[in-house]
Amino acid sequence: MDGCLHCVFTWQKACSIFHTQGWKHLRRSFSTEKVIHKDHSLPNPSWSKDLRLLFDQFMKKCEDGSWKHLPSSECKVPQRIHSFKTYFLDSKPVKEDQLSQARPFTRSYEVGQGFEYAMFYNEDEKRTVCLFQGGPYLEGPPGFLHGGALATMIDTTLGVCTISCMGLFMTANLNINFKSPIPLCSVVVISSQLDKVEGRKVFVSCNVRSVDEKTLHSDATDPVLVILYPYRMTFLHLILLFSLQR
Ligand SMILES: CCCCCCCC(=O)SCCNC(=O)CCNC(=O)[C@H](O)C(C)(C)COP(=O)(O)OP(=O)(O)OC[C@H]1O[C@@H](n2cnc3c(N)ncnc32)[C@H](O)[C@@H]1OP(=O)(O)O
Repeated sequence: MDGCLHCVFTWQKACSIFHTQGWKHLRRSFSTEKVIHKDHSLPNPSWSKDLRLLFDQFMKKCEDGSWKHLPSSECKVPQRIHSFKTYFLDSKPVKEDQLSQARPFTRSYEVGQGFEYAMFYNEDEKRTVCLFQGGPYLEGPPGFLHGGALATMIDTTLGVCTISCMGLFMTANLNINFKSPIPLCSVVVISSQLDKVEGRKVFVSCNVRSVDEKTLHSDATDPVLVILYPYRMTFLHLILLFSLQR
């Protein structure tokens, strides 16, 4: 449950609302908001054989508890954005109707056209693996994946690794070496791990390899992720959150 993205967002939201508005608002916000859950990280018809095979292999690794599959969730909760924005006082206000359209960037394409991926987390090793298939709308050079699309997935994988290990963060710095182009619609494995923590700074590294591991497509060696709220979700936090949602 630690890595469940919906829970992470819920926890982030809880922290933000609690700090800015107190318990009453926290309870009210959970009881009135409409939340739509849909797990986008499960196989769908657009997934290639490679992606399905890798997914099955990792699901098998989950059986002994060493790895966890991290479900995605489409969580249309404008409040979480509002509360997050309260920490960035100089940011411009966004209109309500625009906020209601908000969704995670990587989940904003039609099935199979953009970012198809599933993530797995190993708590003992502080590692996150993302199985990623970049769809036809992510073309950069003809026939190949756009570097920005790969950077997005690297940032997301590093982010999920950081959230799972440490808590809410903002990416402060991300250095990527693009070493070998990725054919469009092929599958790559993005592996990230937490290297060290210095105060509020978390250092996470990452590499992107082909399915057969022979080709190193990219690496990100020294990205820095600055944590804003050093919270970590525990079982007790989850119990508290679920009781508030009733
Ligand atoms: C699950 C979901 C996954 C999604 C992943 C999506 C991730 C994202 O896209 S995040 C969006 C992109 N990032 C941003 O917009 C961040 C914009 N930047 C900021 O808001 C701020 O600069 C922020 C929060 C990063 C740091 O500000 P602030 O909290 O004031 O920290 P600050 O005091 O300046 O620095 C703290 C430490 O970090 C270091 N630091 C700050 N910026 C950098 C940097 N770019 N490079 C290296 N070190 C840095 C500082 O030197 C300082 O180090 P030390 O403690 O040793 O003195």
